[in-house]
Amino acid sequence: MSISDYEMIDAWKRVLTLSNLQAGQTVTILTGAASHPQTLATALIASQSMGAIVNRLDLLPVNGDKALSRDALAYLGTTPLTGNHAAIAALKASDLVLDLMTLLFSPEQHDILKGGTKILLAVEPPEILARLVPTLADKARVAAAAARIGAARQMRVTSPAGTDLTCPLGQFPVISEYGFVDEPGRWDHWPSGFVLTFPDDGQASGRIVIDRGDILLPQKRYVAEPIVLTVENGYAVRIEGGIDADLLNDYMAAFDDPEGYAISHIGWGLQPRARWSTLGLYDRESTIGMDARAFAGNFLFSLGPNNEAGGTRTTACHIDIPLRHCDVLLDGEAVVRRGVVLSPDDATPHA
Ligand SMILES: O=c1ccc(O)c[nH]1
Repeated sequence: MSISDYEMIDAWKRVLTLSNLQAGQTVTILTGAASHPQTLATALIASQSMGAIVNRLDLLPVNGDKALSRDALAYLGTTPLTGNHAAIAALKASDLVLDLMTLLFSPEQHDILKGGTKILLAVEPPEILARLVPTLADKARVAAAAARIGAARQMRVTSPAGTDLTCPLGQFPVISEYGFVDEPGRWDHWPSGFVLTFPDDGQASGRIVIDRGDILLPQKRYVAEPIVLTVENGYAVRIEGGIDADLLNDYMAAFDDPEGYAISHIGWGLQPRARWSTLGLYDRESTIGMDARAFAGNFLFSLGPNNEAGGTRTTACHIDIPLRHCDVLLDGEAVVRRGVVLSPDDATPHA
């Protein structure tokens, strides 16, 4: 369902207020060929109404001849900012960048953040943005989970479908995604509501079963036949199953990059207002599937790069895979049980 400009301006004002936008600060709205016109128009009005100096920076698309999908998260690494010193300078000079184009997993993004500029990614359709306007409660929930991961040395994930994955932790930071950028140098994604980290390089091991109904992104598919990943030394060394496994293998082979098979980020969904079933109600190209990444109780893992957390692995291939019905354990203590998020006092050691 569409959303009115009035409601979308109000949604932006709530997110910008949570992001501590102050009058007189510079906001640069970064757009590309696929930016949603209503998201842009309402961002311009909301930012200016809050007294910001508002710029718009429109960049030409890249990788169209290489990517197999139009999804902005499907082909990573180089972005329209790569080598674009004038654009980078403008963004570095801004207090807040509203990214309506997608810089995620780009080296340039880190370069811009380290100078204190804040970056908020917002590329879902306006009605999804408006439905999932973040709250302070979202931040509190994600921050508590992040603290749990930060104190842990191991994440283990099991499921009735046969997943049994062990990930030593400690080498990489925890990344909290709660939907607004309230501190200098922070990146976040509106909408979100999940927590993630990366296994120690080369250490993830075990088996992941992507079961019927689990989701592949950017494929935007609910898996119809289980896919079994054999994980050794941090890489999916075998991906086996039926037609869904064949399709995934064919897609990943197109990148011709062994680094694409590495286990990338791992974590779980904490957004009670996001739903597993939403993906099935949208055209594939009209959403990047943030409900799927954020719905409370998923175990979200991914394949591909770890440069987002300071790792050295960059690969264009990036697959996000939220699983249902998993147990997620930190140092043996459950934080999610059969796909239900436990509050700390519920957690009991795994049998
Ligand atoms: O917000 C996001 C989106 C995709 C991803 O892989 C991580 N975080």
